[in-house]
Amino acid sequence: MVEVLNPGELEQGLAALRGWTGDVHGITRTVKLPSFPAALAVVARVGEAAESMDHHPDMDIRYRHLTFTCCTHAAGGLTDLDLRLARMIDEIVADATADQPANH
Ligand SMILES: C[C@H](O)[C@H](O)[C@H]1CNC2=NC(N)=NC(=O)C2=N1
Repeated sequence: MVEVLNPGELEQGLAALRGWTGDVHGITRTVKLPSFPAALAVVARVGEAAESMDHHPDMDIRYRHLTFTCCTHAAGGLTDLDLRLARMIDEIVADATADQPANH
Protein backbone atom coordinates (compact mmCIF):
# COMPACT_ATOMS: atom_id res chain seq x y z
CA MET A 1 0.00 0.00 0.00
CA VAL A 2 1.55 3.31 -1.06
CA GLU A 3 1.91 5.77 1.82
CA VAL A 4 0.65 9.38 1.95
CA LEU A 5 3.58 11.83 1.96
CA ASN A 6 4.32 13.97 5.02
CA PRO A 7 4.70 17.78 4.71
CA GLY A 8 8.52 17.54 4.46
CA GLU A 9 8.31 15.02 1.62
CA LEU A 10 5.68 17.23 -0.06
CA GLU A 11 7.96 20.28 0.11
CA GLN A 12 10.89 18.28 -1.27
CA GLY A 13 8.71 16.86 -4.05
CA LEU A 14 7.29 20.26 -5.07
CA ALA A 15 10.82 21.69 -5.29
CA ALA A 16 11.64 19.14 -8.00
CA LEU A 17 8.56 20.04 -10.05
CA ARG A 18 7.66 23.05 -12.19
CA GLY A 19 4.80 25.31 -11.19
CA TRP A 20 2.88 22.89 -8.96
CA THR A 21 1.18 23.96 -5.74
CA GLY A 22 -0.85 22.09 -3.16
CA ASP A 23 -0.71 20.16 0.06
CA VAL A 24 -0.72 16.56 1.33
CA HIS A 25 -4.24 16.18 -0.07
CA GLY A 26 -3.17 16.86 -3.67
CA ILE A 27 -1.17 19.09 -6.02
CA THR A 28 -2.23 21.13 -9.02
CA ARG A 29 -0.70 22.96 -11.98
CA THR A 30 -2.27 25.13 -14.68
CA VAL A 31 -0.52 25.61 -18.01
CA LYS A 32 -1.34 27.64 -21.12
CA LEU A 33 -0.88 25.93 -24.49
CA PRO A 34 -0.43 27.74 -27.84
CA SER A 35 -3.83 26.54 -29.13
CA PHE A 36 -6.82 24.37 -28.27
CA PRO A 37 -5.58 21.52 -30.51
CA ALA A 38 -2.22 21.71 -28.73
CA ALA A 39 -4.02 21.41 -25.37
CA LEU A 40 -5.95 18.38 -26.63
CA ALA A 41 -2.71 16.79 -27.81
CA VAL A 42 -1.19 17.25 -24.32
CA VAL A 43 -4.29 15.69 -22.76
CA ALA A 44 -3.85 12.67 -25.05
CA ARG A 45 -0.16 12.29 -24.20
CA VAL A 46 -0.77 12.67 -20.47
CA GLY A 47 -3.55 10.12 -20.80
CA GLU A 48 -1.14 7.62 -22.34
CA ALA A 49 1.39 8.22 -19.55
CA ALA A 50 -1.33 7.83 -16.93
CA GLU A 51 -2.48 4.57 -18.45
CA SER A 52 1.09 3.26 -18.52
CA MET A 53 1.45 4.10 -14.81
CA ASP A 54 -2.13 3.12 -13.94
CA HIS A 55 -2.21 6.43 -12.09
CA HIS A 56 -4.45 9.20 -13.42
CA PRO A 57 -4.67 12.97 -12.93
CA ASP A 58 -7.81 15.04 -12.96
CA MET A 59 -7.64 17.24 -16.07
CA ASP A 60 -9.68 20.39 -16.62
CA ILE A 61 -9.44 21.91 -20.13
CA ARG A 62 -10.66 25.45 -20.78
CA TYR A 63 -9.73 26.48 -24.34
CA ARG A 64 -5.92 26.78 -24.14
CA HIS A 65 -5.65 26.45 -20.35
CA LEU A 66 -5.12 23.01 -18.87
CA THR A 67 -5.29 22.34 -15.13
CA PHE A 68 -3.90 19.08 -13.76
CA THR A 69 -4.66 17.83 -10.25
CA CYS A 70 -2.85 14.80 -8.83
CA CYS A 71 -3.76 12.82 -5.74
CA THR A 72 -3.91 9.11 -4.93
CA HIS A 73 -7.58 8.36 -4.41
CA ALA A 74 -6.87 4.89 -2.96
CA ALA A 75 -4.60 6.41 -0.28
CA GLY A 76 -6.73 9.49 0.35
CA GLY A 77 -3.91 11.91 -0.28
CA LEU A 78 -0.63 12.72 -2.01
CA THR A 79 1.82 9.86 -2.60
CA ASP A 80 5.02 9.33 -4.53
CA LEU A 81 2.92 8.14 -7.48
CA ASP A 82 1.55 11.67 -7.77
CA LEU A 83 5.03 13.19 -7.78
CA ARG A 84 6.09 10.77 -10.50
CA LEU A 85 2.99 11.54 -12.58
CA ALA A 86 3.51 15.29 -12.10
CA ARG A 87 7.09 14.94 -13.34
CA MET A 88 5.85 13.15 -16.47
CA ILE A 89 3.29 15.90 -17.01
CA ASP A 90 6.04 18.52 -16.68
CA GLU A 91 8.08 16.75 -19.38
CA ILE A 92 5.10 16.52 -21.74
CA VAL A 93 4.16 20.17 -21.19
CA ALA A 94 7.75 21.35 -21.63
CA ASP A 95 7.93 19.48 -24.94
CA ALA A 96 4.61 20.94 -26.09
CA THR A 97 5.48 24.52 -25.13
CA ALA A 98 9.19 24.61 -25.92
CA ASP A 99 8.91 28.02 -27.60
CA GLN A 100 6.40 29.53 -25.11
CA PRO A 101 8.20 31.21 -22.17
CA ALA A 102 5.08 31.30 -19.95
CA ASN A 103 5.32 27.70 -18.82
CA HIS A 104 9.02 27.56 -17.91
C1 LIG B 1 -7.82 -0.32 -10.53
C2 LIG B 1 -6.83 0.81 -10.75
O1 LIG B 1 -5.53 0.29 -10.60
C3 LIG B 1 -7.02 1.89 -9.69
O2 LIG B 1 -8.36 2.34 -9.72
C4 LIG B 1 -6.09 3.10 -9.94
C5 LIG B 1 -6.39 3.84 -11.22
N1 LIG B 1 -5.81 5.17 -11.25
C6 LIG B 1 -5.66 5.88 -10.11
N2 LIG B 1 -5.33 7.19 -10.15
C7 LIG B 1 -5.23 7.92 -9.02
N3 LIG B 1 -4.92 9.23 -9.11
N4 LIG B 1 -5.47 7.36 -7.82
C8 LIG B 1 -5.79 6.07 -7.64
O3 LIG B 1 -5.99 5.61 -6.51
C9 LIG B 1 -5.88 5.24 -8.83
N5 LIG B 1 -6.17 3.96 -8.78
